[in-house]
Amino acid sequence: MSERFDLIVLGAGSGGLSAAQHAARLGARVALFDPDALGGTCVNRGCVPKKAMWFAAQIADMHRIGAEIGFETTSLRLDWARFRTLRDQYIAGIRHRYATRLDMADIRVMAEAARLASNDMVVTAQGTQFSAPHIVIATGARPRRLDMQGFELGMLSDQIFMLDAPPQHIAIVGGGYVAVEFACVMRSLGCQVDLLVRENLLTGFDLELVEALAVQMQSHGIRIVRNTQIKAARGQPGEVTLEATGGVEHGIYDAVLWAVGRVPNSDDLGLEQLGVECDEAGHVLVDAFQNTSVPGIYAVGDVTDRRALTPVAVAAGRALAERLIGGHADAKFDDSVIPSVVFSEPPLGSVGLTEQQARARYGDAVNVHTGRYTPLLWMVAGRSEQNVVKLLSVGEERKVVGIHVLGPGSDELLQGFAVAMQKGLTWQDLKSTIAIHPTAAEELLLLH
Ligand SMILES: Cc1cc2nc3c(=O)[nH]c(=O)nc-3n(C[C@H](O)[C@H](O)[C@H](O)COP(=O)(O)OP(=O)(O)OC[C@H]3O[C@@H](n4cnc5c(N)ncnc54)[C@H](O)[C@@H]3O)c2cc1C
Ligand SMILES: NC(=O)c1ccc[n+]([C@@H]2O[C@H](COP(=O)([O-])OP(=O)(O)OC[C@H]3O[C@@H](n4cnc5c(N)ncnc54)[C@H](O)[C@@H]3O)[C@@H](O)[C@H]2O)c1
Repeated sequence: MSERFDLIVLGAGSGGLSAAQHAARLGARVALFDPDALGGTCVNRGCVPKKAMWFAAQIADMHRIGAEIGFETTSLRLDWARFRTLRDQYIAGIRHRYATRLDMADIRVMAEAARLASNDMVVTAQGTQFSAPHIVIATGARPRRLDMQGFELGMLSDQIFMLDAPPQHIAIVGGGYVAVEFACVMRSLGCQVDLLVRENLLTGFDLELVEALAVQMQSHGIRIVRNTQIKAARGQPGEVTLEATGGVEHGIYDAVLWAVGRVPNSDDLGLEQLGVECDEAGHVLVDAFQNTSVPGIYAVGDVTDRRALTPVAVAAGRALAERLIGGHADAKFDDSVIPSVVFSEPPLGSVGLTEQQARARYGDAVNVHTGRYTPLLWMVAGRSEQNVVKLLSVGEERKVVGIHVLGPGSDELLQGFAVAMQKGLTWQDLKSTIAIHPTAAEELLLLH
């Protein structure tokens, strides 16, 4: 006999919590399984602890610029242990609030992993069965490991949050979001950083802005080595050398971070036996309504092949609950305008098409508006590094199809522009809006 629910959710991360909580709000009897901490990657080993570290890094950078503009400063040393305690207390508070809310919503939370036994039943490791007409896979992803000699001498992003002290000299292998964000944060916090990139930095972002960011990262002292394929790690913990193809060696490092992408948690769920289709990388394939190839089984978040961002997982979970429990048969989330920010130094924000994508899609109909600027504070300090803003519009009405911003404040200013783009923003709308001066945001309104 199995206990019966209206909806079963595997995974209590951003996507799973969203689906479970919204379904319960709509009156469903929900069971939520997760063997790990409530909140998943974002809360425990992703966005939240990373952003806390980014804020600490910003303070260190502001302290440096403070000295440049005339503040009398002494050296600013981060009490790493105290910072970590405060950060982790904050995260524990989030988990506690989730637990309270789930309890109040009468959601049955089970702190164990489950796998699918059929399209309406899951089973735990102890063999207990639970059934429901709808099962949502929201099991997320984990950092990729490489089958490489000495891989264990380095750490994954999950472990970087557990460091007892900042490294002196860290190698970061990879060129994506995680690699670039930690390279910048660690550098600002005083570490020597080598960023070892197999091919390109931040593939998928606008090339011009990525290059402008790379220039700034290098001028902050980050050593970026491109086109280097690491094939082995040698040495012992705290004293690691990396071997690249062509006989090149990097190091010695007291820490190595492997930031080489993520792997969906779709293995070990019993999907193959049920015929749930996955792509080669293991992402569960879903349609616009989060349906998998098997009726009654759905998937949301990083385990799917959609953008791996918390707000995307949340939107997918909510829309799915709205459809399955709320009775809105056409509920799905609009993924045409997805903004995102790389929390680098300075941050890089992007929404819509890059110049390269816009040209491929619209050819000569694309208008490219690019501006370079040096923030006022930097000018006062005598710095000359340049930031870039870029706007892409198409057709006679000049509908905006892409906005890209590099510079201080990009992380906060982009959201409002994303709302406008979602509502059909045109070039003329920007031209007829009064700017706020002096700000970074006005650079987008002053483009020619
Ligand atoms: C370092 C880092 C920084 C990031 N920063 C940002 C950021 O700034 N902004 C942003 O938007 N995104 C960021 N992301 C991405 C974001 O964290 C993810 O997109 C988001 O957490 C995905 O949510 P999810 O619910 O799909 O999966 P997860 O949050 O990973 O949750 C999946 C859950 O499923 C559980 N689970 C696994 N297997 C089972 C099973 N068999 N049964 C039951 N439960 C199971 C896991 O324990 C986990 O708790 C970051 C990611 C990383 C790694
Ligand atoms: N600020 C944010 O919103 C934020 C921050 C972190 C992560 N994320 C999300 O999480 C996802 C995962 O981030 P990520 O940085 O782990 O992955 P990613 O896919 O962004 O980057 C992976 C990098 O690893 C490299 N790589 C892959 N295999 C390699 C190998 N064998 N040797 C050397 N390099 C190799 C790739 O070329 C790429 O540069 C992102 O795509 C993003 O959606 C978002």
